[in-house]
Amino acid sequence: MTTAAAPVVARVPGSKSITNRALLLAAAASGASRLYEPLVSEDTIAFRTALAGLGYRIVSGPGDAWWEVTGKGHGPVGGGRVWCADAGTAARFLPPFAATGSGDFLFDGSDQLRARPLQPLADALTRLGVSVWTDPCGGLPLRVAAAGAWGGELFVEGGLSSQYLSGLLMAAPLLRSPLTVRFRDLVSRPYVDMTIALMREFGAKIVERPDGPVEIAADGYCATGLRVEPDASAASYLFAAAAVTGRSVTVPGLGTDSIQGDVRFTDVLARAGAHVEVGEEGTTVTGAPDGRLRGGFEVDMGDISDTFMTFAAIAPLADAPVTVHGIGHARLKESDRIAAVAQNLAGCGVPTEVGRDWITVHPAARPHGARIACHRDHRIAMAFSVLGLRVPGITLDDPRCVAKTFPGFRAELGRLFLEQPAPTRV
Ligand SMILES: O=C(O)C1=C[C@@H](OP(=O)(O)O)[C@@H](O)[C@H](O)C1
Ligand SMILES: C=C(OP(=O)(O)O)C(=O)O
Repeated sequence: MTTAAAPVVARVPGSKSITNRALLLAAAASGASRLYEPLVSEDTIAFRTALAGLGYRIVSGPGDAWWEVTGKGHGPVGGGRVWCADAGTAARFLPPFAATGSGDFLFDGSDQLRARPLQPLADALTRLGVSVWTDPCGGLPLRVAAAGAWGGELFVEGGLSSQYLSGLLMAAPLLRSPLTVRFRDLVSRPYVDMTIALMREFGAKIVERPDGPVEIAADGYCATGLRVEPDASAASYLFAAAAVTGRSVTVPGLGTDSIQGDVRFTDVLARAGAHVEVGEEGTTVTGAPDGRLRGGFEVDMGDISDTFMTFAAIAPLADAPVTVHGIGHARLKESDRIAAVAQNLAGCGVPTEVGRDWITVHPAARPHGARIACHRDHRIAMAFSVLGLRVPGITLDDPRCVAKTFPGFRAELGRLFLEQPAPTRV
């Protein structure tokens, strides 16, 4: 194994969460907005295609260097069918947006997305006076009969996902009167902070009360230009790879000003013994010599649960057990992520213990290769590919599922850490 030399510079694609929020906010604003360096992946193409189907004009610059959205200053008109594919953000952000327009909208998505809960969003829309029907299981398909909605006071349940609250907040400036939102048990809080930060970029007037409620004026949005940051969740795999190989990786554009909570994944790597430098221009992670990892601690990753698998997958390489908690909502994503991590670690000969919202990973003297069951979950595929840098014989049953958020993942991991492409062949 090589020791740390000059940092290599990683090419991390744009943030999914910023791209999809910015697409919606740009459609809701009056006039043309440009998004520079958007993420081009299955989730953002799904979101863009859905908005185009709702009547918003979106064009691409050369090589997708930018996307330009011509907003209408109001929600969609005329109804229609909206395909959300696998994208949770589409299923949770677009129905509240449609509710501010007019017409009958039917949202649907893949079987994987149909299995994910939507009831708290449907309940909140109903409380706003919107006519909503969900599948009896509480998910997609979901129908919204929109006729322009009024604001007022709204309570949102936040324990299963923060995306319901983000979707409702982004719709609020298009309501006919101001909205005050209260919420409780909110998971993934940094994503709501990102929502509010981006709404402000598009001119929304928002007051956050110290005791919790958020007040949003019904004053619409202004078009703007926005550079999309590199995706912090995608960067977690390359930072983890640096940690387990003793190398040094820099991600430019992901620095102290980032609006993504998942940048805090590097705090977890620092506790495990990696050296982390966060500056204005970017973040560099340098692994300890020989990729040694320190264990023997517990960490709450409830705010940054998309990165818990990145850490859990490399945790068997640590010198003592680690416990990750606060991650019950990660059972409701592309897969039951706690179960998927435990299953695949067991396949590699690594003992784990799991509870409703936690996992303990024990050190393994000699983890062995295995065929990883990805469950069509991009993050399971990427997390175990990092373990594959240290454990020979790790293969994936579905390497293509990374296209949901990081189509070039395998090439980038291979470029930075291997002479050959990463060990993700079937
Ligand atoms: O708002 C967002 O962009 C996201 C919120 C998080 O979901 P939850 O709020 O369901 O945890 C995260 O897991 C997802 O990848 C993106
Ligand atoms: C949970 C995820 O995606 P989403 O909820 O946006 O489908 C993810 O990207 O890890």
